[in-house]
Amino acid sequence: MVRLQGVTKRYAHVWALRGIDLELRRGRCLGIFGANGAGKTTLLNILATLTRPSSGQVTIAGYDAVREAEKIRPRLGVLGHRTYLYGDLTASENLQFYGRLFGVTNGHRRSQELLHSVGLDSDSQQRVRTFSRGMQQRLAIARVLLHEPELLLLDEPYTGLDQQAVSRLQSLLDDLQADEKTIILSTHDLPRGLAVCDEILIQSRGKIAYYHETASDLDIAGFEQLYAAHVQ
Ligand SMILES: Nc1ncnc2c1ncn2[C@@H]1O[C@H](COP(=O)(O)OP(=O)(O)OP(=O)(O)O)[C@@H](O)[C@H]1O
Repeated sequence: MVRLQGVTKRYAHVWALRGIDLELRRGRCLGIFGANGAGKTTLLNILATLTRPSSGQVTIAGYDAVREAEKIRPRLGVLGHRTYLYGDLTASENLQFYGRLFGVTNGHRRSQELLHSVGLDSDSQQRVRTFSRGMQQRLAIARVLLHEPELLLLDEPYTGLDQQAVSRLQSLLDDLQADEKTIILSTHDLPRGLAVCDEILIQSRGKIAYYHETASDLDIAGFEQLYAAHVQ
């Protein structure tokens, strides 16, 4: 589903990515871990076709991420640091608006389902500007799932979520995997990331410092040791 070969990214004098090679099969969930500035967001932005690599090749669902970005974009669900929600619209109106934008048929029903999945049923008619950060994050998660994307790119999805919302996200991610969706998420939360991901990658200074294909082999203590050993 995703293949990166020799991917670099340079911002002026900063090398954010310094030669990333990676393959991820359809239906797998990859967790990207690493210190602040390791290049996680840059990598996710390149996969989201929002940033061009300086060199190397990125292929998603068989399409080149630079030359064929328009073929890739409808297949992606991208959760970034910003929520891209409209404060003057209600939660339900936000989802219906994005549903129309993404060409979702049955946008109303789909919005209701997702509001339920993220636990916002009773807040669906409230304007988003009255929402807490965690409620906005729940709604942003619902927004990226509206059009049933094949590849989910989630940058720090646990931001602001309370324990109940984390459990809901966990079960949404399980359902998506059962449905053969591919997921790549970055997080600083080692236990939550390890619990949900099939594969893990520790990024350090723009490189892959450690990669493990079967996260289920690891317990949290072992993973924390590996993380400490590979993060600079
Ligand atoms: N638009 C930009 N212009 C210049 N430098 C940038 C830009 N975006 C990122 N960088 C630099 O690239 C490097 C990687 O940043 P990136 O945001 O990808 O890291 P990250 O691992 O996501 O960090 P965090 O955990 O803090 O979110 C950092 O040194 C950062 O300063």
